[in-house]
Amino acid sequence: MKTFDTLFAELSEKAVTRPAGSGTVAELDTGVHGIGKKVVEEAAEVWMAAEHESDERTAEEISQLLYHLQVLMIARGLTLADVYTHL
Ligand SMILES: N=c1c2ncn([C@@H]3O[C@H](COP(=O)(O)OP(=O)(O)OP(=O)(O)O)[C@@H](O)[C@H]3O)c2ncn1[C@@H]1O[C@H](COP(=O)(O)O)[C@@H](O)[C@H]1O
Repeated sequence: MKTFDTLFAELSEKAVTRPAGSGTVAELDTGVHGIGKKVVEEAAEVWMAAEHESDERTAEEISQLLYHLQVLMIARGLTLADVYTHL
């Protein structure tokens, strides 16, 4: 099963190799402004799912929020350690 750390490694690699068809590369190209909007959108979807939808739908929305947060981290050049130091 993919974890937060293994996904981050995968996305970091894609940011460097920029494979064709990668949604991550396309999102990175929208910049911090575009990625930030996705983060806010996904956060709202997490909230709505948690209030009104199933556990499975809520978990799915949370996974998407985590994904977009990772893309934002990569766009800003932040590492996992940069974030973990604040946990
Ligand atoms: N975990 C994710 C992931 N979570 C969310 N998303 C993208 O984020 C979008 C979800 O946001 P939205 O809520 O806007 O999507 P939606 O509600 O379905 O509606 P749309 O906006 O897409 O129409 C989708 O378009 C997905 O492509 C993800 N895209 C990729 N990954 C993983 O990232 C890795 C690299 O992916 P690529 O860069 O595409 O190869 C792979 O392991 C993927 O599984």
